Amino acid sequence: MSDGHSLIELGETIACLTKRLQQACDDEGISSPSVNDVNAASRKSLLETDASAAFELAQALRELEVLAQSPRLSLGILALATLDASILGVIAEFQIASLVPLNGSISYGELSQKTGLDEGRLVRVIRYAVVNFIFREEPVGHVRHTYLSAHLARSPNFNIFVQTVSHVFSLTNAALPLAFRRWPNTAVQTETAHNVAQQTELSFYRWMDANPSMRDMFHKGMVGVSQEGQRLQDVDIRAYPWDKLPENATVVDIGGGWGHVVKDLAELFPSYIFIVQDLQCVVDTAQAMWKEDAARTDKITNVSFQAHNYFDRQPVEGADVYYMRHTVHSNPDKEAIALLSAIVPAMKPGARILVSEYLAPGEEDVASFAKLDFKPMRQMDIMALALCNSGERTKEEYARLFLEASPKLVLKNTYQVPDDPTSCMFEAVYEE
Ligand SMILES: C[S@@+](CC[C@H](N)C(=O)[O-])C[C@H]1O[C@@H](n2cnc3c(N)ncnc32)[C@H](O)[C@@H]1O
Repeated sequence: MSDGHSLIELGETIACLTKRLQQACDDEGISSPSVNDVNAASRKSLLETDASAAFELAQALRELEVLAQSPRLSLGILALATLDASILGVIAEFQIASLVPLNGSISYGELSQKTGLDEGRLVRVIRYAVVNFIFREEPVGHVRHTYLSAHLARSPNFNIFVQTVSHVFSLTNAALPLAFRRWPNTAVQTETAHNVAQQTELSFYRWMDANPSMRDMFHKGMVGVSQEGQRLQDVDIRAYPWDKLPENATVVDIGGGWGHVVKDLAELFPSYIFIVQDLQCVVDTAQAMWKEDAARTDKITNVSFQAHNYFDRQPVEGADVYYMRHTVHSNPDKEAIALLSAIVPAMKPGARILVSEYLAPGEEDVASFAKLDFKPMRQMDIMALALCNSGERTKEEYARLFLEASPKLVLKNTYQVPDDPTSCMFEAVYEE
């Protein structure tokens, strides 16, 4: 049993890690960041300079923050943390970050004119955000950027991700306690926090079918999160040895959304054939989006889209890879096994199912449970629970799912990159 760290131990750890990070910055000729340093947001971050020191430092600081505040204050702040998300949502909704000059300030009056939000409201929103180091007020009545707000200003995709969270997910996340009260023990996809929040009897994806504006926002958000958000598609591209596939390999991206991952892969591997499958309504929009991006997509000739419900038998026979990213985790075990089983009849011996998701640590890795770097994985796990009664899985749980879909489907490999230890590609091979 551990007693946790003492105040002094934490202080010393923090001092030591801070010096180590400063040294790493000095070695690379990067100047030390500060929260008001707008340009630091476009330089290499501490996380990119020395990931393990940066994570350990943030972890120790969090622990110290809990000790420095009383339980009443710490828990009180947590109980109202939905407001953090909601204020960030307002900032993204009204594109406030892009209206504040990167090297200067803007008055509340001008910002009010540009956003259409009344000045009183705006002042309160910004002053809330300032507590989280998003914007600063200097001089009084004038808004300037910080390290964090400058990132929002420079990253339109991140803004879209935040907007998606506030439009599609936040209500649902907040309804979790009520849903647990109503259905304390269920794996049914129509007995979720989403059903409580949206007052619907439709499962999440069926509800989106019926709400095109929510669906488009969701898919825009998938592109945003994959390109500049919490879990990057670049991780999948770097982690898996795509270049080892046969020269004319066929890769099917099942539940591939608007084809944003395949767009990158197709450019890297022009001799492969890529097929993006999704629900009809999603494929229709995806194709329209590809046309809008003609400057890039016109040069890509090895990608096609196909409407396909992944619970139906897989129509592409004999592909080399059946790839699914952020798709299996939206399904409780029964549905996950059904969707994997639907691929099996189309598979040739040696073909792979490649599942890309967060890797949930097993009980043998109890030390990781309180780690800050696992928080995005925990957030995604609880969001999948709130939306679909599903969640993230351990390696053993994926191995079992594959075997239940077919005894010939064996989890052979997992692929990861060192800078994102919570993301994983699970490769199951169809054996003869
Ligand atoms: C979380 S998104 C992931 C999109 C993309 N793979 C990515 O990583 O950004 C899940 C995808 O599964 C699709 N989907 C949901 N139910 C489906 C079904 N029954 N058949 C086919 N696709 C489905 C959704 O439309 C959505 O594009």
